[in-house]
Amino acid sequence: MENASRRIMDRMLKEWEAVQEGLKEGLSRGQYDLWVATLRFLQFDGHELVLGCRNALHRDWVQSHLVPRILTVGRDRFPRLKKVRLELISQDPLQEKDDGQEWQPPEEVPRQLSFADVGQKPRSPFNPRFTFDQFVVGRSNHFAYATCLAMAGQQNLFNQSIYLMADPGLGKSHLTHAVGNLLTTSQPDTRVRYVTAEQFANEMIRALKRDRIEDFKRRYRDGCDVLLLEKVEFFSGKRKIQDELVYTLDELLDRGRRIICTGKTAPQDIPRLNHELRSRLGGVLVAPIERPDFVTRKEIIQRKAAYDGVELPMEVAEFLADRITSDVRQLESCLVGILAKSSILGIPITLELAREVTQAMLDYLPSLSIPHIAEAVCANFGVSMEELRSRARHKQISQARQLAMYLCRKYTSESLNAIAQAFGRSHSTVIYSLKKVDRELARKNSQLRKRMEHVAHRIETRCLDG
Ligand SMILES: Nc1ncnc2c1ncn2[C@@H]1O[C@H](COP(=O)(O)OP(=O)(O)OP(=O)(O)O)[C@@H](O)[C@H]1O
Repeated sequence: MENASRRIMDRMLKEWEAVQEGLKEGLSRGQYDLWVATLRFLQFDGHELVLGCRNALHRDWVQSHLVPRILTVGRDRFPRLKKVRLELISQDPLQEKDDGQEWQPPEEVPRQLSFADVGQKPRSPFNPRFTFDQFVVGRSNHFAYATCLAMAGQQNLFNQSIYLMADPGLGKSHLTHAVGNLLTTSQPDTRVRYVTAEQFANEMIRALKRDRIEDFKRRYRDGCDVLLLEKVEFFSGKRKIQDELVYTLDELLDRGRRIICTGKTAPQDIPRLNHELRSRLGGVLVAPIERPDFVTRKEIIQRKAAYDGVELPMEVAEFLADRITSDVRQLESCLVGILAKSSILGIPITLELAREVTQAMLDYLPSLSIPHIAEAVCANFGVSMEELRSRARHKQISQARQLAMYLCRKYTSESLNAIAQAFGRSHSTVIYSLKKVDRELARKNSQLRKRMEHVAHRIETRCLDG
C-alpha cells in the first residue's frame, strides 16, 4: 500500500509539473522562474490543490496574479479541481524527504545559465503516461490507434496527415502524446513539434510583436518533421493565424512531413474557418474516436490501476465501467479518488468504497447556471461573451445566442425574464428563439442538433467534473 501511495504521489507530482508547463504561457521566463517554478506541490484531495510558497510575498503574488489561471490550466490535469490553497513553507518538504537538504529558493531574475544547464536535455513535452502501451484499444478507437501507430512508425502511409476527432476525454491527447513519446525514443533525430492551437497562436502573436515572424515561420516550416497540433477549433475566427497555418501546412505537406491535428468536431463543422484552411483540414484523414463500450471501459480502469501498482477487484472495475459512461477522464478521476481514499485511510478497495466515492463525486453535481452554459456555447461557436450579449445579428452569433437561451431553459430553472435579462433581450425574443431552435432541431440532418449535442455533452461532463 505504501508503494501505491508513493506512486500516486509521483503521478500527482507529474501532473503538477505539466500544470507548471502550461502556466509558462503568458509569463516571462523571469516571472516563471521566480513565481511558478518555486511553487511546491503539497497535496490534492480530489477538489483542493495545496501549494507551498516560500514567503508571504510569494503567496500574495500567486494569490493575486495566478490562482485563476492555475484553476483553469490545472483542470486539464486535476479534473475536479475546485480550489487552490497556498501555504507558507520554509523548506521544500519533498526535497527534505528525498535527501534531507534544505530547500534553496532559485536565484532571482534575471536567471543566468549555469554550467549545469549546458548540455541538459530539454524536458520532454510529452506526458510519460500517455504511451501506446497504456492505451486500451477497442472498437471505438481502433482506427485512430492504428493510424497514429503507423504515423509514429513511419510506415508508408496512404495519408501523411491525420485529424483525430472526438468528444472531450476520449484519448486525443493520449494518442498524440503517444506518437511524440514513441518518436522521441525510437527516432531521436526526428524533430517533433507539439503545440496546442492556442500556443501556436500566442507564439505567432509574440513573434509579430517582436518583429520575429521570420524566425517563427522557420521554426514551423523548416525545423519540424512531425507537427502535432491540438485543439484546432481554437483557430475559429482568427483570420490572420489561419492564413499562417495554411502556409505552414502546405510547406510541411509538400515536403512530405507528418501532421496530426486534433479537434472536437469535424473540420467542416468548425465555425469561422477560412475556405483554404477548411479545405486543407478537410483533406486530412479523419480518424474519429467514439465513446468506449463497457468492455473497453473496464479494461481502461484495470490498466490504469495496474499502472499505479494496484490490483483492483474485478467487481470494482465492473462497477465503475457500468456506472460511469461519459468520458474516460471522469472514469479515471473516480478511480484516483478510490485509490487515494484507500491509501490515505489504509482501507482495502471494496465495492462499498467504490460506491461511496463514486456517489460522493456524482452528488457533487452543482446546479448549472446561465454563465456556465453561455461559456460552453461561446467555446463551441468561437464567439465571445460580449458578442453573445451584443446586438450583433451575424448568423453565427445569433445562432449561438439562440442556442444558449434554449440550453438555459433546458438545464436551469431560470425564468424566461431572467434568461432575457442575461442576454440583454426581451421576454418575447427568448420565446421566439426557443421556438426557432425547436424548429431547427426537428429538421432532418440538422447541423444545429449536432452542435447542441456537443455543447450538451460538454456541459454535462463539465458539470460532473465539478
Ligand atoms: N483508450 C484509452 N485507454 C487508456 N486511457 C485512455 C483511453 N482513452 C482516454 N484515456 C485517458 O483518459 C484521459 C483523457 O484523455 P485525453 O486527455 O487524451 O482526452 P482528449 O480527447 O484529448 O480530451 P480533451 O478534448 O478534453 O483535451 C487521459 O488520462 C487518457 O489517458
